[in-house]
Amino acid sequence: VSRFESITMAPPDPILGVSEAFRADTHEMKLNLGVGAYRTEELRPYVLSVVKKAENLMLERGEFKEYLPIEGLAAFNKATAELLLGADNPIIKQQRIATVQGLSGTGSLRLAAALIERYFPGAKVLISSPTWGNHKNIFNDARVPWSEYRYYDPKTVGLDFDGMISDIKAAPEGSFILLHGCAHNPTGIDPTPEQWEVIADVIQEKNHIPFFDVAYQGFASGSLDADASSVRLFAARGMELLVAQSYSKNLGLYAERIGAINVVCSSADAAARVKSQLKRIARPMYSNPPIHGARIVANVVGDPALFNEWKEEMELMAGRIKSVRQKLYDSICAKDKSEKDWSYILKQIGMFSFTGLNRAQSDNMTDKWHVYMTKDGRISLAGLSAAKCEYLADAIIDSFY
Ligand SMILES: Cc1ncc(COP(=O)(O)O)c(CN[C@](O)(C(=O)O)[C@@H](O)C(=O)O)c1O
Repeated sequence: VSRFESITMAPPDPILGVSEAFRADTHEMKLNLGVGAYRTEELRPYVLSVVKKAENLMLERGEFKEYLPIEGLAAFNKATAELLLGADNPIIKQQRIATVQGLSGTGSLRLAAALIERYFPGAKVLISSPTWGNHKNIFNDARVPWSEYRYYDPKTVGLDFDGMISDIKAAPEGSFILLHGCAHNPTGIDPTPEQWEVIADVIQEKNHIPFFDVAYQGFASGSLDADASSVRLFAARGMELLVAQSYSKNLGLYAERIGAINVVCSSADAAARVKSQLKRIARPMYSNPPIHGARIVANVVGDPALFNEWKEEMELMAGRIKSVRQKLYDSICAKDKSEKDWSYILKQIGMFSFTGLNRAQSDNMTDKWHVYMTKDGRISLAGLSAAKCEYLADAIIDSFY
């Protein structure tokens, strides 16, 4: 009998497992609206042209493949902090930000969780209800206790702002508050600028530590600056904060696993100490990060022509998602004879739409219509083409009633 007899079969991942089920389906109308991965109108994966240009540059240069330092590629770390805060942000000149290249957003969140576990014993992380499915796994595995703050209001299919504020207020002083910088996953519902001000007030009041997860900067609105405005608002108040970044969506570098963890501190000395301890955590975890994606980001951001072209491509991607969101809404309204108000689909921002479909209705979408989505009712609009909107509208209406 095997020595591994006691290891049971793990359940499929609620998000990545959907793609596995999609691949196994042979139905010709099948549609994968599960994982948050951008597809073109032809439903093909998309490698940005600036990425290809940067890679050709790198090939011509014939660069080495030596180990990076534990904290990653310096040119990348500089570029990623400047993209986040703005190149002229005084925090950067004052060297008050500790930036460590992480294994994309997931790996960066995990590094931060390990730092919290080690240096903030007993501190809790508050996560939104609902939130990205992997947040709970990351904090559980890092042995960081978490609890939820109210976020989604099923009655209005909108933000339960009062609930969110009162839960953040009620949390023990000095809790970490995990916030989605833009394009909240899975709801697509973001606080307004005014609401962000109030969220910052209550976090300051309670001496909490803001912890932003920024996985869609530039991808949600099409503007790098607009999508970073919540983080920059908190930083401008002089708050210390953590920010995990990812280039999976906005630069299409999914499998290159490129991201960063940033810790804005009140002094350069604190930032240096924080960075040194993040390195100490990373070394036994994976030693040092992959170089390819870091060089792509550094080359794209470092070259004005490539940087501008990247911004154009982000606007294109965000634009396609916005137009497919509108087309889906129009298709549903044209077909649905009830008075149901579907406008929440239009108000949502970013890659996802929270349809309001419950578990059983989401199952019907898959079992009967071969539309693959997460069981919380989320669909990734990035996987939808204009041509498929009619079909999807039929499936949603059939499943809703
Ligand atoms: C809020 C949030 N934070 C972090 C990540 C991590 O992304 P990465 O490790 O690739 O940088 C995602 C990606 N979430 C998904 O788009 C999704 O929700 O489908 C998908 O990539 C995933 O891994 O689940 C995310 O939505």
